[in-house]
Amino acid sequence: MKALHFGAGNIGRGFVGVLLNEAGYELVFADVAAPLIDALNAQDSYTVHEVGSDPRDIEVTGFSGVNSAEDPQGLLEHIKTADVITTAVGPTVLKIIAPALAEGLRARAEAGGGTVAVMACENAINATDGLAESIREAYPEVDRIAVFANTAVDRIVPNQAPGQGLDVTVETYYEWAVESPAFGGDAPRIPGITWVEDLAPYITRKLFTVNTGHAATAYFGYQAGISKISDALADPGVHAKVEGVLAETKALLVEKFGFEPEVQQAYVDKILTRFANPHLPDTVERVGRAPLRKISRNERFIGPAAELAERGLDATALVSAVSAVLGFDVADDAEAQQLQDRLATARGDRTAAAALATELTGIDAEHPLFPALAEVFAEA
Ligand SMILES: NC(=O)C1=CN([C@@H]2O[C@H](COP(=O)(O)OP(=O)(O)OC[C@H]3O[C@@H](n4cnc5c(N)ncnc54)[C@H](O)[C@@H]3O)[C@@H](O)[C@H]2O)C=CC1
Ligand SMILES: O=P(O)(O)OC[C@H]1O[C@](O)(CO)[C@@H](O)[C@@H]1O
Repeated sequence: MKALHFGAGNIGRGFVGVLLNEAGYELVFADVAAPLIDALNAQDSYTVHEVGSDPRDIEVTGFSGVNSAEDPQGLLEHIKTADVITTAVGPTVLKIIAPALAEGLRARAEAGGGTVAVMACENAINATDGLAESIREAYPEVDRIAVFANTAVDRIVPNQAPGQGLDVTVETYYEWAVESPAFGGDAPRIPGITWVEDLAPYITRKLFTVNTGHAATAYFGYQAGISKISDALADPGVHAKVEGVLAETKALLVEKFGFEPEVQQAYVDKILTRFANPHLPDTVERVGRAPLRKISRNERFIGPAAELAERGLDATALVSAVSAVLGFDVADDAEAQQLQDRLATARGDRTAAAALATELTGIDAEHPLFPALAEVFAEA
C-alpha cells in the first residue's frame, strides 16, 4: 500500500505522514522544496517529538520524496500507483497542484488503475471539494477514478528550530476527522482517522474554536508585544480577550449546531491548555501568518462574526480581534505587508477605508456586521 502526500512540511511530516506510516503505508512525500526532498531521500528515518503532559518520541521510517517541480514524470507514476493521496500544502496551493493531479489521475484511469482516495488536510472548510473542483477543470471525468473526502486536521505543529533536520516537534494531541459517506463503506484503513457521517459540525467547531482562538492569541499577543504563544496566553489581558472571542464563537456553535454549552466550554478549556503548552516553541508570527486569508469572508474571524451579526448576537470581541489583525506588521510575511500597504492607501479617508473593509472581508454595506468593521478599518 502506498500513500502519496503533497507537502512535506510541519503537518506533512509531523502529523498526516505519521498516521499514514503507522497505518502501514509506504509513504511518498511530494514537495517543491529541493533540500527537503533531498533530505527525505538521504535519510532512512526521522523522529517526531511529541511534547506536553505525556511526551514520547516516534520514529518514522519507510518514506521517500519526489520533487514535484523538477520530476513531473516521477510524480505522475506515484499518482498512478498510490492507494491514498493526501495534501498539507496550504489552502491557496491546492489550485497549483491540481493540474498535475488531473494529469496523473487521467493517466491512472487510462492504465486501468483502481480508485484512489483523495483527502486535503488543510485549515479550510471543504478543502477537498475545492481541490476536486480544480482537478475537474482539467479532467472532468476524475470521479470515475478518485473518491474525494473532506477532512478536519487538528494538531499544533510549530515551525521547527534550525538544525533539527527532518525531525519535528509537535503537541501530543491530534484529531484527523474525515467524512465517511463518500467511500460508501470502503474507506481506507487508517486507524488514526476519526470517521464522521457529517463533517460540517466538526470542521466548523474546529475552525471557529481552535483556529479562531489560536489566531486571536497571536494577534492580541503581537499587539501586546509578546513573541511566544504560551507567553501571550499567560498575559491576563490577552487571555481575557481570547476568552471573549471564544465566548462569542461558543454562542454561535451552540445555537447553530446544538452543541451542549458545557461540552463546548470543555472543548474551549482544553484548547486553551493546548495553546498554553510551554514546551511548544510557537510564535505569534507563525500562528498569525497570512492575515489576508485569515480575515477573508468564510475564515475564522469574519465567518463567525457575520453569522452572529445575522442572528442579532454580539460579535464585539471578534471585531476587536480583526482590529488586532490590522496591526499585524510582520516584515517577512508577504500578506501582512500587502495588508499594511492597502491600509496606508486608505488612511484618513473613511470612504476608502469602508471600501477596503468590504474588499478584504467580503462584508458589504448592507450586512449588519458592516458598521463595526468599517469603523475598525477607519481607525487602523
Ligand atoms: N502547522 C499546524 O499547526 C497546522 C497546519 N494546518 C494546515 O496544514 C497545511 C500545511 O501547514 P504547515 O504544514 O504548517 O505548512 P508548512 O509550510 O510547514 O508546509 C507546507 C509544505 O508545502 C510545500 N509546498 C508548497 N507549495 C507546494 C506545491 N506546489 N507542491 C508541493 N508542495 C508544496 C512547502 O514546500 C512546505 O514544505 C495548511 O493548510 C495549514 O493551515 C492544519 C492544522 C495545524
Ligand atoms: O495556516 P494556518 O491556518 O495558520 O494553520 C495553522 C494553524 O492551525 C493550527 O494547528 C490550529 O489547528 C495552529 O497550530 C496553526 O496556527
